[in-house]
Formats: sequence, structure tokens, C-alpha cells
Amino acid sequence: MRLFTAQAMREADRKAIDLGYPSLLLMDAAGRRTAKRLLERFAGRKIVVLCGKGNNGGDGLVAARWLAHWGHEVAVYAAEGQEGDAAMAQQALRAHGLEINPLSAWKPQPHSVVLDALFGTGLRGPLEGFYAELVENINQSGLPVVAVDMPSGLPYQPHIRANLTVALAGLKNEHLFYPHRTACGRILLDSIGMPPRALDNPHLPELLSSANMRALLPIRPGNAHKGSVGRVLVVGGYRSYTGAPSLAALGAYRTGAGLVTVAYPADCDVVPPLEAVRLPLFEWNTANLQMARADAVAVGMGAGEGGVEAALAALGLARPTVLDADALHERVLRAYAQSGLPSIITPHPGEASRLLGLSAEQIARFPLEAAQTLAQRYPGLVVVLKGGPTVLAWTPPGTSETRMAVNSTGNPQMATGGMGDVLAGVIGALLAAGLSAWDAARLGVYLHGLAGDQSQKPGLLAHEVAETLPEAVEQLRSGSARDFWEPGYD
Ligand SMILES: NC(=O)C1=CN([C@@H]2O[C@H](COP(=O)(O)OP(=O)(O)OC[C@H]3O[C@@H](n4cnc5c(N)ncnc54)[C@H](OP(=O)(O)O)[C@@H]3O)[C@@H](O)[C@H]2O)[C@@H](O)CC1
Ligand SMILES: Nc1ncnc2c1ncn2[C@@H]1O[C@H](COP(=O)(O)OP(=O)(O)O)[C@@H](O)[C@H]1O
Ligand SMILES: [K+]
Repeated sequence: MRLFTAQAMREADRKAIDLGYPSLLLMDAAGRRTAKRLLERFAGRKIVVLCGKGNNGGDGLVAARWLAHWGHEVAVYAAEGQEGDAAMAQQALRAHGLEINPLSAWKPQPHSVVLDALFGTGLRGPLEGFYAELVENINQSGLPVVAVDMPSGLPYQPHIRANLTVALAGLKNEHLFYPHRTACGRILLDSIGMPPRALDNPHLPELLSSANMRALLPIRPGNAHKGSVGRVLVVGGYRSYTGAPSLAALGAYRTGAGLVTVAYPADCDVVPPLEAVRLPLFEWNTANLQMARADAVAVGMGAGEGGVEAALAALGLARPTVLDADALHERVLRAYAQSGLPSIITPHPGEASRLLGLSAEQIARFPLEAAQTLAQRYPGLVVVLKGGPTVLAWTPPGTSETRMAVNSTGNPQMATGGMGDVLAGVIGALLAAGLSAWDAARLGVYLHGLAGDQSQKPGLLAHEVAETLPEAVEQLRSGSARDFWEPGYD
């Protein structure tokens, strides 16, 4: 499943037409499906359809026709100047005997529901004048709004604040990234019968969904033993950061690691989980770390000033590695990228800011671009740029194409200390279980977010998310994990 930009969706539309699929069929499916979705949630209200003159408006005209055909009370207000499919939709509506009122005549009517078909992916700039005022009036009316494809005005201000958005053919950036996602309300995705070949675009980011992540779950054979399902070495800890490596160890065990060893400075009060092997060290060097038996390493959590040394010492173990927090420095990343070892870096925007020389705000605003830049700067390293949502990027060595993915799980209650430490442990366990770096990173962020979603509540703590990981794994395995968007009719 891919995440689309407006332009990419236009290209998919064009591809469908080039494949011989009639665009009017897409519009008819879009309008009809949207009408059904509206009825599922707002049956009994008078329906007011507001249409622009483009194809988004065309979808609205189709929806109005079907709603009237099914016997519902519908009032239609539309801009003038429809062309192509939208003009055909208008013709079909008129054939059903419906009247079309000028948009300027719309006034909020009590107990109505508004179908927002003003603008979709074709918007080229912020709404001004009449349309800006119309959008403000709709928002202020307090009436429920169902948006066709996306709330009109996005990604600019002003825009509609919808209760429900019916995304057509695929999810777009506005449906996933904040603050725009908030304006969508609940999100339903409808395929509208678009030929799959038209949607297939490997250059777009993959959207991590329950279906594709389920396939990555490692299988635990009946004759498993603790040495065969993945041994993780956690390397971290520093004076006041004694909890970080313990949380990573907990994350690793709860994701299925067979054995976790925690290496930490001997003068530090690190208290690893009872089940972990303790390795207090007086010096970070490879020989010391080799005392642990490990299939994968997670290094840097709470490592403070010792982070660089610890990560360079861990490099000598030549194991798949996840680099977090205080290990995330230029020198370390260069060394790991050159080593060719499967390696993952998990910066939050603050750490990415240190690496890129940009502000954390800029990185949080343009996470796709920031993750891509990091992945191109350090070929071979899988970049996990944490946030809401987390973005992943990877430039396989010897190629120039960067693969991108965007996570769909997680929630703002996860913005608490230690949450990233748990993630490092989760990914470490998946690396130790034998997954490739790209698979371990994708499944790891997905499971971590899914666990956070299960126990979503104010005051959520990192160790609680770790404790919920087994439930998240089970949910994903059994097929009961739900995506945040609701699937359409297929
Ligand atoms: N994906 C698919 O395959 C399918 C997509 N479908 C649907 O098509 C939608 C996209 O339709 P679209 O391309 O016609 O654009 P749309 O959003 O209606 O807006 C264009 C209109 O807005 C106007 N306009 C632009 N900027 C403006 C501004 N700042 N301020 C004011 N006006 C502005 C512009 O006017 P112009 O400047 O060109 O005169 C033009 O009239 C998509 O979201 C989905 O709903 C389905 O039908 C089936 C298959
Ligand atoms: N608003 C949010 N939506 C989704 N996930 C979030 C949100 N805020 C934080 N998270 C997740 O919580 C984790 C926080 O990591 P990080 O900032 O490194 O925490 P720490 O350094 O305290 O361990 C990341 O995995 C991030 O994706
Ligand atoms: K719309």
C-alpha cells in the first residue's frame, strides 16, 4: 500500500485512463461510495451537497444523484463551469430532475449534513475570497461534514474541518500527517475500482499496514530455545540515564528475544530486568562486549558522553545493530555505513537536527525530506526518523534510489520519556530474530506504535507500552489488528 501525493494520485488517474479504464466509471464509483458512507453515519438528516467545478465537485454531483435515486432528501449547490466528467455528472443529475442551486445561495440549514465536494487533490493554493468565506461559514455552522477525498482547502488555511473523510483510491499525505490529519476526522478508504496497476508506484512511500506487517512476523518454531530465537546485546547507560538500557532490554524481551544482555558502565546504577544477563564494564571496548553472546546489538540508549565510544566498540562485534540516542553522531554513522553491516539509526527530530544541521522544527515539518536526506547521506543505513508518524528511509548500497515508508500506528500519548528506548529494544529483537534491517525497522516501529495504541491513555509510560507488546504481536498475528483508516467496499 502506497502513500500518495496529490500529484501522484493524478498520475495514477492518468495511468488508469492510459490502461483504457474510463474515468467516468471512477467518478461514478467515487460519488456512489461516498453517498453510501454518508448514509451509514448520518441517515435521517437532510443532505446538502456543495460542489466545486472540478472533478471533486463531479464526485459530489454523482453522490447527490444516487442519494436522490435512493429516496433521500438532497439539496445541491454547485459552482459553474463544469467540464469533462464533471459536466457529464451534472447532465446525469439533471436527467434525474434535480435542481442545482448557485453555491452563493447556500445557508446553514438545521439538522442537515454537508457533503463537502468543493476541492480535492486539484487545489493549487490557499482559498481566498468567496471560497475562504464559504469554508469558514461551513466550519462555524457546527453541522456535520463529510469530505469527499479530503477536506476542501487542505493542505492550506483555511480548510474544512470534517467529521468524516472518504479517501478515494488511496491515502494521501494530508490523511496521515499532522496537523492536516486532524481536519479529516474519521478516515475511510475506498478503492473506487481503480486498476491496481495504475496505483502501483514503487517510488512512493510504503504505508505500513496490518496486512503487510503481519507477513514479516518471525515464526517461533516448536523446538525453539533461548539461543535460537535471537540474543540481543543492549549497550548503554550513564550517570543519570540508568533506566534507558533497562527499557530497551524490556522492549527486546517483550518482542520475543530469547536472551538479553545489558552492558553498562560499572559505576552506574543500571537495574536490568531480572531475566537479563548483566555486564557491568569499566571500559567500552570490543573485547569487553564480546563477553556477551549476541545476534544483534542495540547501542546508545542513555549512553551520554560514552555513546560514541560504546557504538565504535560495538562495531567490532560485526553484528546487525540499531544505533539510538547518544550513539547518533556523524563519526559513528560514517563508520557503520562503511562497514556494510545491517544497521538502523533511530533519531528523533532533535537528534536528526544535530546530524543535518537543521532545526528540529524544520525536520518535524518535513519528515519525509529529512529522512530521505539522511538515507542518502549514509547509504546502507536504515533511517527511522521518529515522530507522529515515524518515517523510514533506506538507500540500499550500490543504488541511488531511496526506499521510503511511513508508519500508521502510534499516538501522542507516546510522547513520554523512555518510549524511544523501548523501540530500540524492539528493533534489536527483530534483528536478532533474523529479519533484514529494513524489515526489522518497519515491523519494529509498527509493533511499538500498535502497543502504544492498545494502551492509549493520558500518562502512558514507556514500560507500559513494553508490557503491551506481546498483545500487539498476538493481535497482528491473529489478523485482528486494525488500521486507523476504515477499509472500503471491495
Ligand atoms: N484520483 C482519482 O483517480 C480520481 C479522483 N477523483 C476526484 O477528482 C478530484 C480531483 O479533481 P480535479 O483534479 O478536477 O481537482 P479539484 O480538486 O476538483 O479542484 C480543481 C478545481 O479547483 C479550482 N481551483 C484550484 N485551485 C484553486 C484555488 N486556490 N482557489 C479556487 N479555485 C481553485 C480549479 O479551477 P481552475 O483554476 O482550474 O479554473 C478547478 O476547478 C479528487 O480529489 C477526487 O475527488 C474522482 O472523480 C475519480 C478518480
Ligand atoms: N505524537 C506521536 N504519535 C505517534 N508516535 C509518537 C508520538 N510521539 C512520540 N511517539 C513515539 O514515541 C517514541 C519517542 O521516542 P524518543 O523521542 O526517542 O523518546 P526517548 O528519547 O524519551 O526514549 C518514538 O517511537 C515516537 O515515534
Ligand atoms: K472535498
